[in-house]
Amino acid sequence: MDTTRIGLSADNADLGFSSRVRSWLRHRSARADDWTASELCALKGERTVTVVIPARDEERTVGRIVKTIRTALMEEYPLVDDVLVVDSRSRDNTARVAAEAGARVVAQDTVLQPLPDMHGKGEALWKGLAATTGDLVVFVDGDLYDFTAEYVIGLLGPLLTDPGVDYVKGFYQRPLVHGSQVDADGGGRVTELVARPLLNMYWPDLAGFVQPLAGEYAGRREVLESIPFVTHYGVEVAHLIDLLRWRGLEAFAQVDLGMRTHRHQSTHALGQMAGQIMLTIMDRLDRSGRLVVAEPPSALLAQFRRSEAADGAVREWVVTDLTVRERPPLRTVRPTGRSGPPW
Ligand SMILES: O=c1ccn([C@@H]2O[C@H](COP(=O)(O)OP(=O)(O)O)[C@@H](O)[C@H]2O)c(=O)[nH]1
Ligand SMILES: O=C(O)[C@@H](COP(=O)(O)O)O[C@H]1O[C@H](CO)[C@@H](O)[C@H](O)[C@H]1O
Repeated sequence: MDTTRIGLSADNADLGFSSRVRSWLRHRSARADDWTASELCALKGERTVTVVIPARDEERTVGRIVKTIRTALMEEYPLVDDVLVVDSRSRDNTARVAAEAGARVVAQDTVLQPLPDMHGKGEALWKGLAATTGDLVVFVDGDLYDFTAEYVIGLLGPLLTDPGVDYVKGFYQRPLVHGSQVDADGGGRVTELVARPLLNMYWPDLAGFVQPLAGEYAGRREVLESIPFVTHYGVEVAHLIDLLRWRGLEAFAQVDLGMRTHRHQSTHALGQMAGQIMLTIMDRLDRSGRLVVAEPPSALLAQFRRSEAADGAVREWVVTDLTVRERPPLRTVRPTGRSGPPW
């Protein structure tokens, strides 16, 4: 695995992060162009690959993502065996657009009935895992504007070449695009303002992840079916924390996928995402006895939505229940005989 260009600035190099993290950053960081589809097809052998795309109201982008996967990674090179779009209660034509592009499509709430419905992105991913069979599973968001086949190639590279790697996170430059204005590295706002500071405080071993909340990642099925999936937007941060505890830092790798632009949510919406991530982190701290929560934090988030009225600004008090729940490891719902975490 060639190391990607990540250097430690000399003046900070010994500011406390363990040599384990610095070493991991060097030998477990790669670039998508370290591999080609042709090379990975040769290495794949009998293993099968599934791509799962969670999609809620993504009719404008999901079709191109699916077509790119089908053309480059199923027809030109048989690297991917199955691409599934999980229609997550879309109110637009996501399901039709995805099917016309050549994806299998399932409605989130039809998978694993009669289990009671849960909600959000984490639920869509868990249901996507349940509705597929690939030995290696790649998750790709459905709202990407510049998705390329190299995203999938890069994420599969470590899994097909290093048996010690169980889970691979993508990273990228993340511009924040607002109309014609582009902040070259302004994206990943919840990552930079919430997730990274809290992960550095409590799980410094995860400090080497360039994009801990990246929506593009891949893993071995037997591992993914052995960990919980937190609902809504807690899913990614919980995966990192749970897998660090179970498999250790060496089970992770990260791959530079280049650039990622996507549909940005409003600050209001990201406030709710941030709350769900904080609730997830506090839950994990509480579970590991590192933060004794005398009283559970409230899951209610009060926000203010301002609007202009004839007689001046009106602020609407908007309260959202951020409660995140959790799907258990899939193998406990659908036994596979595989062993899982000792906890
Ligand atoms: O209830 C949900 C919320 C989100 N998503 C999908 O999960 C991906 C990431 O969500 P989003 O774009 O809202 O998060 P962001 O990238 O803005 O953090 C997208 O493909 C969404 O369509 C989903 O399937 N169900
Ligand atoms: O990284 C982030 O801060 C958020 C928001 O990104 P932007 O500020 O809209 O670029 O996006 C990520 O977080 C979500 C929660 O983990 C993931 O589900 C998304 O896939 C990822 O895009």
